Amino acid sequence: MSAEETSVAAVGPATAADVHRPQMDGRTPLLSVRDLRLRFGGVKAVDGLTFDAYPGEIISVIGPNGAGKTSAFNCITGFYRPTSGDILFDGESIIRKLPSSIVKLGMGRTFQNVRMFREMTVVDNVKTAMHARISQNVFDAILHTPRYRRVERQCVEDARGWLDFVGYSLDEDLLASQLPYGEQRRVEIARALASQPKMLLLDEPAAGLNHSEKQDLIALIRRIRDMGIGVVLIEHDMGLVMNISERVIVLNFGREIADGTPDEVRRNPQVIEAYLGAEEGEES
Ligand SMILES: Nc1ncnc2c1ncn2[C@@H]1O[C@H](COP(=O)(O)OP(=O)(O)OP(=O)(O)O)[C@@H](O)[C@H]1O
Repeated sequence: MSAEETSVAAVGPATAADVHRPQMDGRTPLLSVRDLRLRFGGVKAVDGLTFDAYPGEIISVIGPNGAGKTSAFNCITGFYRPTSGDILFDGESIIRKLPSSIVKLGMGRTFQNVRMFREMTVVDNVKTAMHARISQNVFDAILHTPRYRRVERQCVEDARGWLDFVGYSLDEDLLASQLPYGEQRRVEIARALASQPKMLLLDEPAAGLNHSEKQDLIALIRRIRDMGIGVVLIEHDMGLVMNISERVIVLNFGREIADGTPDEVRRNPQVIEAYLGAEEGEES
């Protein structure tokens, strides 16, 4: 059964009673994932995921390969429709919304494999995220009216601002396909930020980066958090995860086996077993 064929059922109670759930002193969560389930035929890709995420908080979602991390992200960002459960963003259920509508509500994301318009310039790639919000009148666009030119100038200026913010230092008129991998990653984050998200989901942002690029990424994620944006990242680099996260959620076979501070998660016997099990499996 494909994801599109799955249906939305009633919201069930939270599962995994042994999972530690931090409270944020009465603050309202920006994202609430409630007993989220996603099946692909017989495979339970996501099996009862429940968590809240807050503005200005960095959460990492970790777990062995195939644990359901990307499937969960795809449900949250509207690419997959969950089999059951609910996802509230800014108080509104988003499980039936299209990815483009979810972006407009303020959820930005990047992908495991960088997705850019390869034959467009860097600055134009970033501008595409703004056009989702700014609707230019078609006659203004055809006639290149002063209004159209003013809005376009503003978009270019804003795009440059975001490129500066992420530390992009090459020519902004290069084609995306001409960029080294690390710069593509930066530009992808600039584009996600240009949609003015309240929350940013990053799928393996450190994959393929060298040591110094990872240090830059850590600083950048902190700057994004400091702007009040909630950050949720999927990451396999444990050094980066433990360094940067306020909370870590651990998935195994679609189930949430831990939710706590990096220290709590590091000492959790179920987490240790899940990772040791994965390593043993890889060796055999
Ligand atoms: N489109 C799909 N069709 C069928 N099964 C899928 C699909 N996408 C994921 N799965 C299955 O769902 C499970 C969870 O996969 P998912 O990619 O979400 O895991 P992950 O934790 O993101 O893994 P990784 O760390 O390797 O990216 C796996 O068993 C996977 O084979």
